[in-house]
Amino acid sequence: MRVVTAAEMREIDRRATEEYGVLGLVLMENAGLKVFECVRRVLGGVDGKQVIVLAGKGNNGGDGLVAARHLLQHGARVKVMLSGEPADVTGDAGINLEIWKRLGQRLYLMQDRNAIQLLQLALMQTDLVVDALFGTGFRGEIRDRARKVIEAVNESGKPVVAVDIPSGVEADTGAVRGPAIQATHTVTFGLPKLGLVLEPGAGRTGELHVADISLPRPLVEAEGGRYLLTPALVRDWLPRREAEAHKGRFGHVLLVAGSRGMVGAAVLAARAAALTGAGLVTLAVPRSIQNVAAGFQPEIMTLGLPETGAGTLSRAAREQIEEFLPRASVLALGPGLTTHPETAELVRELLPGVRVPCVLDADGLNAFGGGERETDRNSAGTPVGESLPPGGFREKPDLVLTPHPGEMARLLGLKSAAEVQADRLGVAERTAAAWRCTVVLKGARTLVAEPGKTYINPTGNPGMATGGTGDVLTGVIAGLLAQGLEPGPAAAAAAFLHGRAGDLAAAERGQASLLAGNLLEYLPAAFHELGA
Ligand SMILES: NC(=O)C1=CN([C@@H]2O[C@H](COP(=O)(O)OP(=O)(O)OC[C@H]3O[C@@H](n4cnc5c(N)ncnc54)[C@H](O)[C@@H]3O)[C@@H](O)[C@H]2O)[C@H](O)CC1
Ligand SMILES: [K+]
Repeated sequence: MRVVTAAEMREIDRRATEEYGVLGLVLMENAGLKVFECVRRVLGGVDGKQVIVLAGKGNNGGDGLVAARHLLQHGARVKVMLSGEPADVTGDAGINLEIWKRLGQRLYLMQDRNAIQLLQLALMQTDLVVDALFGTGFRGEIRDRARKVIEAVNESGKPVVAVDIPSGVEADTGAVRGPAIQATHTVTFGLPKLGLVLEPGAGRTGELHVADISLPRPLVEAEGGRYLLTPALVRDWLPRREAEAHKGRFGHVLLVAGSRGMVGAAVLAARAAALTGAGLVTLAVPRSIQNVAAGFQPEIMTLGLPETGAGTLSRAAREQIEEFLPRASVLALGPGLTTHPETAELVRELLPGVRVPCVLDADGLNAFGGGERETDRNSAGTPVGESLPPGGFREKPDLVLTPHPGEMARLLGLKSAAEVQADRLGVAERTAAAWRCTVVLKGARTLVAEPGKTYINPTGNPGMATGGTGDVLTGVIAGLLAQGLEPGPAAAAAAFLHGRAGDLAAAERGQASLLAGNLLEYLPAAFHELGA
């Protein structure tokens, strides 16, 4: 499902009105009606129920006033509390305020002296709150009276239906810089806004409903930009197995990974690739751990390579890897390699010559982590990611990078992961565009950016923040690439399935005891849910 910024939504609105003649007042009426319908569903009917509608002075408040009118029409007792002066409510919202008044209904004003006490009393009796304070026009932080109002609503524990977006959440970033409504349901109009699917905004949204408000289909269904991953989208990408399929059809993953102290990383990634349906998997590791690595999964072939005194791959391993590569359809490079200088050198020497799709993870990425690149910052100190890609990345359209924020920061020469976290979407998109590769930026709401298109993954949970889960993801990506998926869809589908396996595992085991190995147990169920 496409996800938009506030500006993109405004443009859709503008074109709906100017090009198609769908009036703003009609859109607002539909929006308010959809909110009313959601409230009716949540309360199981509204007759005799008490509802508080918090209305801002913008169009979000206008939608709230329409909802208030429909609630009244169906027998609810409705209190509308307005933030700001009634005279400031203009345009379509002003028209709806006027209708509310002509219906003989009272208006409570947030700036009145005893407004907060009144609200607190009303909250005790109310069945539900409609939050129409701020919508896509909101930026920054909520202050003053509205701050107290939001705190009172959140403390009340009553169900809250947010109109378009919970107030206090920024539509473009999901940032929450001050108090913000904790909604139980959000009814958003036309298309979801980025702030509803990116953290921390996503956590404030509750159950998300996307309501049709008569925006013309060609405007809503336009291609490009950002997409929220859904089961339907991922299902369409997954390889189908025809009756006459043989193992050659599903590719051969060569995984170069592991070191004396990190056999598990290599094994987890290799098993994940096999469970994802790759026809063949060869795990190439330092010679001294080959036997141990081979013992975990009989279906996986192994290759023992020359190693350093520290038990990590040595530069001498290059020849054997290159000899093997013509048989491989995908190379996955990185899990458990360590940052040993000689092993890093091997990675840097190897990558430029690779002619198959490649997943670069963990220490494979760290091998390219450069020093500070000052040119990558704008005047505000924000990374802009317009650097040239590291040497080995050039001319590699089929390269998938899977950094967590720390690895991303090192790759870009930034000081800390926090700089990446402050603008996850921007960093992932600019890096993918500048380096012409696919970037999987891991973390809560993993982002998969390819040049011109980004996927946002809704699956997964904090239980997955544990060693080895990244290795599993690398294996799943490699397994899907081996079966012929394009890099963007392979990485996006992998992120979705990996997170889903984590959610299924957490549902049975809880989050604390979740181990990376459990993801392997639940991957089959995650695939199965999508008919694979
Ligand atoms: N197709 C649609 O999606 C439709 C959407 N509608 C609704 O309209 C709002 C957007 O309306 P807009 O008037 O542009 O903005 P808001 O209602 O969000 O009002 C913002 C209001 O608040 C002020 N403001 C901004 N930041 C702050 C702050 N930090 N502190 C205080 N005040 C702030 C700003 O200046 C504005 O005055 C959309 O969400 C939908 O709900 C249409 O009704 C139907 C079509
Ligand atoms: K709102």
